[in-house]
Amino acid sequence: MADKKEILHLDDVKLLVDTFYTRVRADDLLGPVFEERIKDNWARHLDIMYRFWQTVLLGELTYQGSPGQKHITLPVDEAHFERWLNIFYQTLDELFTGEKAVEAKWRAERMAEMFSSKIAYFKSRSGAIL
Ligand code: HEM
Repeated sequence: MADKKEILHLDDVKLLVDTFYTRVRADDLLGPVFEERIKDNWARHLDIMYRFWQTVLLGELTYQGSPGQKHITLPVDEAHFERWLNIFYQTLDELFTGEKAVEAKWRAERMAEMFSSKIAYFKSRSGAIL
């Protein structure tokens, strides 16, 4: 794409988040997991995600939360995280270029690792098949 841009403003973050979650919702593996948890609260979820990435990438501190807690009971494994990262990377590569796009990938990967190990620990402790 000729007109890739840098992630510099809230509108750029919104484009990233909107495009990413449109794809996630259409994905055979991830779509059902999100629909089950978010139900008809998508506007709220997207707003939270705008704030999260605005805070991380633009340094504008509009997000407060404990994302680890929200993921610990999700019925997901390595395959889900791999798919999530693939779609996220693809979206970034198609739309954006520059330092913040690289940082977004780095940050998502670190968080995926963290959630993944928390979930594995939670499963091993509870003995439950989630
Ligand atoms: C298997 C992959 C993933 C799935 C299925 C997933 C699913 C979800 C769902 C369903 C929610 C809404 C939770 C709720 O409101 O109860 C959520 C929130 C969130 N997710 Fe994920 N997620 C995944 C990976 C990631 C990754 C890699 C990141 C790192 C950027 C991330 C960041 C967040 C954040 C910041 C929230 C908002 C938490 C809050 O409400 O404060 N997620 N996710």
